Amino acid sequence: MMFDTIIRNGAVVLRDGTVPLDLGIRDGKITCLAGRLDPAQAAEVIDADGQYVLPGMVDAHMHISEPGRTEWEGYLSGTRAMAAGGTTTFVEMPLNTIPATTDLASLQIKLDAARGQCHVDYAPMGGLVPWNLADLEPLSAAGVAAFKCFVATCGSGKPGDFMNVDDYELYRGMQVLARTGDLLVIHCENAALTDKLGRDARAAGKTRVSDYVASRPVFTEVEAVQRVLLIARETGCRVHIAHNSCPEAVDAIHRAIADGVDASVESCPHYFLLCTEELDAIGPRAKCSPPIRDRANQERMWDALRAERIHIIGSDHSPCTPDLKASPNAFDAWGGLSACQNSVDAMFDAAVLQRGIDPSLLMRLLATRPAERFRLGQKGEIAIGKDADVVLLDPTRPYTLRAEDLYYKNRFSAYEGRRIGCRITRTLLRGRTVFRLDSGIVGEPAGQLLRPGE
Ligand SMILES: NC(=O)NC(NC(N)=O)C(=O)[O-]
Ligand SMILES: [Zn+2]
Ligand SMILES: [Zn+2]
Repeated sequence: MMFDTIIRNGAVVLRDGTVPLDLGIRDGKITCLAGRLDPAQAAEVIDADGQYVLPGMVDAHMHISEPGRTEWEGYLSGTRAMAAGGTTTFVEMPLNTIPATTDLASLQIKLDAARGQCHVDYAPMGGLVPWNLADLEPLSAAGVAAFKCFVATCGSGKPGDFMNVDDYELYRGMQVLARTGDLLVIHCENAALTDKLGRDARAAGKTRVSDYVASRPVFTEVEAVQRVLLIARETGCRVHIAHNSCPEAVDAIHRAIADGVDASVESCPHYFLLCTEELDAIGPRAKCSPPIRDRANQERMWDALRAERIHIIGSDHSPCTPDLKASPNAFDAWGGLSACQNSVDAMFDAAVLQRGIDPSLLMRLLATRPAERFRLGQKGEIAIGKDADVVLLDPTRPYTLRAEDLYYKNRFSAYEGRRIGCRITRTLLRGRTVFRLDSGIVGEPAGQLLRPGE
């Protein structure tokens, strides 16, 4: 047999265009792309007639809170949700677990927890916190995909939990990472302003989700982005600005890039799919930071996406138990969306089906660019020699998202009740089917730990 699997008759979304092609897969790699392949040449033939054939999403922004807060999300449930949602690789944030991933010992704890439990491939990040300057080089040598820090306030204060850095700690950390060459992912919001504006709102009894949004105005995000970029320029550290919510922040990053800073722009599906005007109806499950902004902001974010001024779209799946989203006071609720299962279908619907955006452009943001930025060279693209991480999406199969469709440990989402105009019917990881719409998750967890740069 020439191939293990052939995927026939699909509309294959390549880096620069969508082409009717057959795909030949052997030993987990894409080995052939051709107009027509003879089905007799493969052990398994998958008919993708009428469907798009997409590269699996490379989700650069995922929180799995195992161990320590495993009741929020575990590797098994989280990676099932990703497989069902068309994500085949994730880069994992170093926080929400106890302990946070800030030294070699805590990295080992994460690797031990993940082993044998992941249905998709994974690459952990290390954290930069106020006390771990000496741990950055060992973590870099251990092969973490990147580092992450917060300049906004974060952490519970519990022993072992994550914590934000101040400007001095950021500067020192960036000096080290400039030497090692690692990428630093940064959550940018002005800590003093957002903390104290939030305190004022609470004191005034303004506790709806829209009040929470108003307590974190655009300029508090932009100020932090600009400050961080200034320190990046000073130190030469490569930076990736996480979850940009507004065009002003995107513009600030592009000005820094023009000025020679090695920086990249991330945003998330919820900034394109939701807006402040609907948040009080959805409630605290749509609370996140930076917050979801108004409809006019959202339209300008779509303009930035069309112009490819957004480089990467990551889910920022930051799940929790339902009780943490139950408080009527939005300030008390957990900040973060359960979202990783619907990055591909909801964005494909909104971008390609509703707005006529080129599917290749969308998949560059969801797959190709994150693979490149996080040095996952075998991922992120349908091309000869790449891993056969492939998603079949049916654009004629709308559905309404229900809680029972979700694979999260806690089955809720801000998108419940949303009509999504297309559906993922199959996901392959390195050539093997890991999800089928008609039968659910397929096979035992076969996800592998990725070593960036290899
Ligand atoms: N601790 C978190 O998971 N935080 C996350 N939460 C959001 N975005 O609301 C994040 O990435 O900042
Ligand atoms: Zn963040
Ligand atoms: Zn996050």
